[in-house]
Amino acid sequence: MTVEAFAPAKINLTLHVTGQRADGYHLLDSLVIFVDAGDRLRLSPADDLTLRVTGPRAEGVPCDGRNLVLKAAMLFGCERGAAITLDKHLPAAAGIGGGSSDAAAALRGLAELWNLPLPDPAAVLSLGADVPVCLRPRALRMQGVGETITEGPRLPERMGLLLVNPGVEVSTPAVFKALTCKTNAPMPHPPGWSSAAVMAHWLAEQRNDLETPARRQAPVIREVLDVIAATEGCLLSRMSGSGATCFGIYDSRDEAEDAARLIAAGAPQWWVQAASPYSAA
Ligand SMILES: C[C@@](CO)(OP(=O)(O)O)[C@H](O)COP(=O)(O)OP(=O)(O)OC[C@H]1O[C@@H](n2ccc(N)nc2=O)[C@H](O)[C@@H]1O
Ligand SMILES: Nc1ncnc2c1ncn2[C@@H]1O[C@H](COP(=O)(O)OP(=O)(O)O)[C@@H](O)[C@H]1O
Repeated sequence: MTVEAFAPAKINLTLHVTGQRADGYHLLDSLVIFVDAGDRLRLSPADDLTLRVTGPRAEGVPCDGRNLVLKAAMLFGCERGAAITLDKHLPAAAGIGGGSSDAAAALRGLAELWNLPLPDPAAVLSLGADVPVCLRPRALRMQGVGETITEGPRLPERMGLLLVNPGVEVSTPAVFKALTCKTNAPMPHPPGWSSAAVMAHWLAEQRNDLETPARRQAPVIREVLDVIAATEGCLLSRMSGSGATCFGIYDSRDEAEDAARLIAAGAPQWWVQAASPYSAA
């Protein structure tokens, strides 16, 4: 039996940094959604645990014990085997949780393959602050350092999303370290929205507190935000996570596709992807 697991890209629609723990980790308040673009895992029974990384974004991704997929597998104990193929489509170190979503997909896939329960929440969190939110991808509010997950709002039935990464890797620890204020206001309760325009209007009042320090590390982020904002029908452009990927919100997928074509033609070296929200069953 071969198990397939989808690892969707994560978008932090908002990312408020509200405090810092004694161990240095930051307290977050973030509205997280997932999209129908992502990495794909295939997991087959085998005597040994092996990982092969393939796909258009495989270059530079470790295929040894540093890969979060293998770290996830180790949480089940070291005595089990599986042949795992990770088909990489998402850019790494990009603020869209590629590695974290891969780890969560590996946990789901291996639990099914090995007929085992998922590891306990503390073990899942030890893989990375973003892994718990990726376990059952849908609209979620993420708080604490990433361990407190509550149901998110109802998303508009119709909307389009655009993801753009300029090919500059941004270091998450360095961005957090460069934050000047660590005690910012939390996010108000996200109410749920009937249209993409109403949602964009609400989001425009919120923040990504990591944008300013990320832009210092990668000034091209400003250009990416402006290029997205200038496309026809763009309701809002923002940065996701610690960057450098930025997203745009549109009324429809068609508008997002048109914007993607335009941006890709003008900046062929950038990663550009139109998408729709993704929700796990
Ligand atoms: C910033 C966020 C927002 O969703 O997304 P990305 O930019 O990674 O996509 C996440 O919190 C990232 O989660 P993740 O990438 O899993 O973080 P980890 O591996 O646990 O931590 C990487 C480093 O980021 C910093 N870190 C991370 C999470 C957090 N709540 N506070 C922190 O200070 C720490 O310096 C830590 O050493
Ligand atoms: N499966 C994986 N995919 C991508 N990067 C991985 C993976 N496993 C480990 N890494 C390492 O994690 C780092 C952060 O990658 P990623 O999780 O994609 O960042 P971000 O959460 O900022 O989007 C990369 O530089 C890479 O070396």
